Amino acid sequence: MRIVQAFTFEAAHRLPNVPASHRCSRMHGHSYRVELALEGKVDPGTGFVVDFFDVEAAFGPVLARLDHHTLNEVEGLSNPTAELIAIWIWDQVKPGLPQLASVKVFETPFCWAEHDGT
Ligand SMILES: Nc1nc2c(c(=O)[nH]1)N=C([C@H](O)[C@H](O)COP(=O)(O)OP(=O)(O)OP(=O)(O)O)CN2
Ligand SMILES: [Zn+2]
Repeated sequence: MRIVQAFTFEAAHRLPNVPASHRCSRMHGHSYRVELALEGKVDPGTGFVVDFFDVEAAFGPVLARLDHHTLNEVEGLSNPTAELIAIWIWDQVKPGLPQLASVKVFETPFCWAEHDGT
């Protein structure tokens, strides 16, 4: 069984490795959406794969490091592309939430990166 919990955060960033002519080389902001997918068996007692409250508790401190921050200033996110934010979130969350199966980071409703640890 796979369950998914979505979160949002607001942040600014610039992409330092694109040409100066690329509009994302300039500082700008996004309303990001993060989807955490967790996989496991449904516990017959609780009926949960993982309690959504436990997902919130595990991700909350990570979210706080991103929300209303300049992502380039977050340690490990000097080049904050959607792909590298997804990998960064995976690395932060997976140790405390072993059922984590994928992290999706949406920069817009139409553009996202998904990381499954591979
Ligand atoms: N593979 C990737 N490509 C791009 C990334 C990325 O993270 N991975 N990021 C960007 C920029 O962050 C850019 O800001 C993307 O958002 P936006 O400019 O809003 O893109 P839109 O096409 O939706 O903008 P409109 O103004 O709506 O046309 C670029 N590429
Ligand atoms: Zn951007």
